Amino acid sequence: MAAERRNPPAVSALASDSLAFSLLLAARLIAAVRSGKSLTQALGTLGGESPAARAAAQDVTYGSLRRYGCGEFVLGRLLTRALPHPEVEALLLAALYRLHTRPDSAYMIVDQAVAAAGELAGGAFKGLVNGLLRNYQRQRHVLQVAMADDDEATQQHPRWWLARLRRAYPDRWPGIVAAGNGQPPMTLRVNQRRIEVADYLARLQAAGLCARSLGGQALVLDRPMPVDALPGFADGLVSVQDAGAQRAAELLAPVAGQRVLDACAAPGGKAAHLLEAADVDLLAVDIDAVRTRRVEDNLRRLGLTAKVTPADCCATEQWWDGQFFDAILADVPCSASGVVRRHPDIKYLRRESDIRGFVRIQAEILDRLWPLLKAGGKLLYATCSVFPEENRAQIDAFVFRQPDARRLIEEELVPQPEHDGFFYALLQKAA
Ligand SMILES: C[S@@+](CC[C@H](N)C(=O)[O-])C[C@H]1O[C@@H](n2cnc3c(N)ncnc32)[C@H](O)[C@@H]1O
Repeated sequence: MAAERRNPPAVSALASDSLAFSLLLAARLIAAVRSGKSLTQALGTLGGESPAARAAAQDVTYGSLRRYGCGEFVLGRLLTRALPHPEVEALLLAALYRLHTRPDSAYMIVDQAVAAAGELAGGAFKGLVNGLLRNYQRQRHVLQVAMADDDEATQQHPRWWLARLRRAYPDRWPGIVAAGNGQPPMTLRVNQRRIEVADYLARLQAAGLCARSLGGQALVLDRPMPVDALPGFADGLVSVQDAGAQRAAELLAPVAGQRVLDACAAPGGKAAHLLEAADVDLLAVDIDAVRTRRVEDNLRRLGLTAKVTPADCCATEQWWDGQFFDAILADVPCSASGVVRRHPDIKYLRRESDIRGFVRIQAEILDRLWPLLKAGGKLLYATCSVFPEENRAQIDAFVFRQPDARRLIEEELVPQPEHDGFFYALLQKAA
C-alpha cells in the first residue's frame, strides 16, 4: 500500500502558537473528514508541527466535529452561495466552534480566523470570513432560536442516527446522545501482572495526578494527559483502555492453560487484557496487517506474548491449525456508534446503509468462528455499537441458526460519562 502523503511542515506566515495557526490546521483536518477521510488518516497527513500546535489544532477539530449540525446550520443560514473552497468552509466551522466556546474572546477569534483565511486560496476569502463571522455575532441569538427546531443542530448527530436511537431507546436516547457529544474520559487498565491497582493509584498520587477506581483494573484520570506523563507507562504498568472495553476480559474470564483466539485483535487492547488476566496460549488475528503490528508493539511494551497473524478470520483454512479453542473473542467490526465521542468523524463518515454491511460481516464472522470452538467452550461477541441490529438482533439470529449455542450473559453498556457504549454476548457451545 502506498504510504499516506504527509504535508511538509506548514509553511505559513502565522506564528505556530497562534490561534490562527490552530484554526488553519483544524480547517485542513475538518475539510479532509468532510470529504470522506477518517480523522486518523487526516491526522497522519499533518507535517512537522510542534506537539503543542498539533494538540491545539486537534482540540478545535474534535470540538468542531462533535458539534455536528450546529456549524452547518449557521453556514446554511448565512452563506448566500456554496463556497468553492472546502477548506475555507471548514475554517468557518472551526471559527464558529471557537466563538461558541469562547464568546468573551469574539473579537480576537474573528481576527485570527481572518488571518488564517489569508493562508487559503490566496486570501481571496478574507472579506467573506470576516463578514460572515461578524454577521454571526450580530445574529447569534436569532440563530440560536431558529436552531432549536433543527434536530441535527440541537442533538449534534445525523438525522438517521437519531431516528434509530429513538426507536431503540425511547427513554434513554437523550442520555446516549449527550454522552456521544461529550468529552471522553481517559481511563487506564492497570497491568495486574506488574502492579496492584491500589499501588498504581498511589504512584499516580505521588506524581501529583488524580484518579479514581472504576472497579476491576480500571482507573479514570481526572483529566486526560499524554501517556508519557503516566508513571511506568513505558515499562508496561498501565495501558489506556475505556472501562467498557475492559468488560471483555472480565466476561470471557480466561483460565491458565486455555487456548484462546482473539479473531479481530488489533490494536490489541483486549488481547493484552486477556494475557494479563491468565497464562493463556493466545492467537491474535486481524485482517489489517498495519494494525497487527500495533498488537505486537503493545504486547512487547506490556511484556506479554502471543502469536499474532495478519489474516481474514473468516478464511479459517488460511490460518487455523485444526486445534479447537477453549475460548474465542469476536470483537467484530461495527458502526462504532458507541464510541462516537472518541471518533466524532464517524458522524460525517457513516451512512445508514453501512449498518446492513456490518450486520452481514458480523454474521459471517460468527458462523465461521463457531466451528473452531470446542464443545463446552465460550465465545464472547463484542461490538462498540448502540444499534440493536448489530447487537441483540444479531445474537438472536445466531442462536436461532446454531442450536448448539446457548446465551450465558448479555450486557448492553449504553454510553455514559464514565464509559463508552459496548454490547457483549457470552455464548457457550453445548458439551
Ligand atoms: C473493534 S476493532 C478490534 C479492537 C481490538 N479487539 C482491541 O480491543 O484492541 C475490529 C477489528 O476487526 C478487524 N477486522 C475486520 N474484519 C476482519 C476480518 N474479516 N478478520 C479479522 N479481522 C477483521 C479490523 O481490522 C479491526 O482491527
